[in-house]
Amino acid sequence: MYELKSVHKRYGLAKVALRKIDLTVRDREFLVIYGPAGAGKSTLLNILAGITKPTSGDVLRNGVSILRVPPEKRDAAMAFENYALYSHLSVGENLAFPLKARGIGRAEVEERVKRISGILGIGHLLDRRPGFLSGGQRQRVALGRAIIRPADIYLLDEPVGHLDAKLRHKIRAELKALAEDLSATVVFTTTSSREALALGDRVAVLNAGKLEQLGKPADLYHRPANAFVASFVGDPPMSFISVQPRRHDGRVDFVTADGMPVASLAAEAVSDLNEEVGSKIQVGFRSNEVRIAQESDSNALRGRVDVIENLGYMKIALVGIGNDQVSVSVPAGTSLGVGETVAIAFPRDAVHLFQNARAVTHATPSAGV
Ligand SMILES: Nc1ncnc2c1ncn2[C@@H]1O[C@H](COP(=O)(O)OP(=O)(O)OP(=O)(O)O)[C@@H](O)[C@H]1O
Repeated sequence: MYELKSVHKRYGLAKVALRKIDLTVRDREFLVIYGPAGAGKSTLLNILAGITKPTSGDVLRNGVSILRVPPEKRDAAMAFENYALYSHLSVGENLAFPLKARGIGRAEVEERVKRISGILGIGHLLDRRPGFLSGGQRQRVALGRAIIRPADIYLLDEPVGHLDAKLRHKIRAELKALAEDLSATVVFTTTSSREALALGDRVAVLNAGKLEQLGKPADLYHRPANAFVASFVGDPPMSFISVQPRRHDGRVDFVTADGMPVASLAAEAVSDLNEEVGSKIQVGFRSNEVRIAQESDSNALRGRVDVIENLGYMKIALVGIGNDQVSVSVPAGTSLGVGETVAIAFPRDAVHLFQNARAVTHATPSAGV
């Protein structure tokens, strides 16, 4: 088990890359660090590897500080997005290098090179030098070189970032299966929501050096702690409509600035909502929690189709409602045109509610509704 305790990292005087991060990497888990470019993902990985020293805070392995342990004495295998391979060695020799360096016998080296190169689809390239490979092929060799040897922890920094979508999908699945097979502890960084949700036993969402939320993929998706996580995890992102609360008879109704009702929740479900003047209250929806309704539906909100994204198996319509925009998943065969007026409906008591970007509740529908 690895623990980051209040790890803070500043580059120079002004640039804060990590802000007091507390994070545990459990044994044998696949932990994904997910965040936008510049969030601090590589810095966090480099601190676990010992390549970068935190400005303050501690890094523990099984309860003991490893801050003073140099990288070569930490049993961490690393793969970077732009990893330098040995240009004078063939792909096969590059893959075998970490094994030979550890005195592993020839038969086992051959066996492992065969297995890993097969998984990564580079078996036919074993005799080539890195200079004769494409960027995606080089990246697979670098990933192979990291995962080919047994290690206490595998630190993989956007290791499939250069690959095309099909290959990325394939290698993602293989990597997850391999990690499970080897009972490996993996920390994997990505900027892809889909990758984070597909791979992570747990996902840590990092934004501007801050740990926004750490949890299982389903928790992040269904119970985001704040509006950043809600709009960053899941594709399409959660949509928001700005509302004002109206209390009556033990319930709170949420209406738009034009007075259109959006949601209605029991007062006890929103006990954390305070009546702070000037606070921003938003109702959030996933695209599959909303549907196109009949114009005659008195409960529906009226909006205008701004954009239609055709995903082949379905479409995502972006519907403008007042100053907000809501994503709605619709079947592929639905004929909808940009500029068309539509009505949208959703379960009024199954919404995500945020106040000043922090989640107040993720209400589930009451029985019978
Ligand atoms: N050596 C450095 N000196 C100064 N600033 C740095 C240094 N390394 C990183 N930074 C800054 O620290 C922040 C975090 O960088 P980091 O590379 O950890 O982010 P990241 O999430 O891995 O980004 P990416 O996905 O683009 O690789 C960024 O603003 C980056 O510009």
